[in-house]
Amino acid sequence: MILDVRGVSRSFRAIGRPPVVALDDVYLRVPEGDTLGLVGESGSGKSTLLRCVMRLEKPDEGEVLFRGRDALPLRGKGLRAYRRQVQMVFQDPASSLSPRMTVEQLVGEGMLVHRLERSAARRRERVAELLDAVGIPPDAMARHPVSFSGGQLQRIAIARALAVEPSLLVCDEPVSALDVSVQAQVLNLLLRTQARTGLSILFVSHDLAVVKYLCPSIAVLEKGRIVEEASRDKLFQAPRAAYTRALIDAVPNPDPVRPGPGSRPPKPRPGGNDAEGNHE
Ligand SMILES: Nc1ncnc2c1ncn2[C@@H]1O[C@H](COP(=O)(O)OP(=O)(O)OP(=O)(O)O)[C@@H](O)[C@H]1O
Repeated sequence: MILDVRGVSRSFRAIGRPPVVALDDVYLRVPEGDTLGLVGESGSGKSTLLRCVMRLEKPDEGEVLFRGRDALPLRGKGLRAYRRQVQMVFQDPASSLSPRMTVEQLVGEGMLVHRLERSAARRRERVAELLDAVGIPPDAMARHPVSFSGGQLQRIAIARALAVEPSLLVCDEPVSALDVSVQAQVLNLLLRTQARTGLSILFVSHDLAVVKYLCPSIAVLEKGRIVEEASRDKLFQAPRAAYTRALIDAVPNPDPVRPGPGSRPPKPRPGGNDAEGNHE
């Protein structure tokens, strides 16, 4: 297991108010090279869980094991190594990428911070390779985020995360802010990257259609508790929890993003590539 969340609980307390239990004894496992989807409605605790995994929030109880070692007590060098190994992609790329930096700086920053590539020329080469891998032309390097579409920015954010060669990518609603026509392109990029690099992915979304497309295993979070965890096929064919059934019933039909488990990714629309500058 690359990630093994064990018994994580987190409550928020404010004076004069009853405590809010955001996470209640949560167990989750992401196998090496695999993808786990985590779904739940707004307020179910998804972001709190990711914040605990990313070490941005301290659970009241529980462990977050990364390759068998608890990441919560890590300090200094160990924490820096963890922060390189586990990268996050956020919902809104426009606010997660500094508008003042060029694409070259944004994608190359992690290599500098983690001292992976000291030569400026080699760093530039790597940035060009990473941009190529996510379908962004190399002449984008000198440009700033403002000159890109949402889908292109999310590709740049993914290139930035991949630049430090992480083992686990934690995705927090990475396509929710994108047009439906662009969502599949970003999801296909994640699938391709995983096939190429063996990356493990924890993918959080409130959108079951998106999770169904990407994730062979899915866990369902309701009010801070995991109410069901199953393979994609099992979850959609025979959901056990009433909450899962309600989420499935809420998925619009026909699904604009995903034809269904095991099916091929959607083909690009004729003439639809240029707007996002990709080659799917
Ligand atoms: N810093 C905080 N202080 C107080 N309550 C919080 C805090 N962070 C989260 N909560 C509460 O914890 C619960 C879970 O919130 P969380 O943001 O993790 O859910 P979510 O599933 O990610 O929702 P969304 O999709 O809307 O972001 C909610 O009731 C939220 O109001």
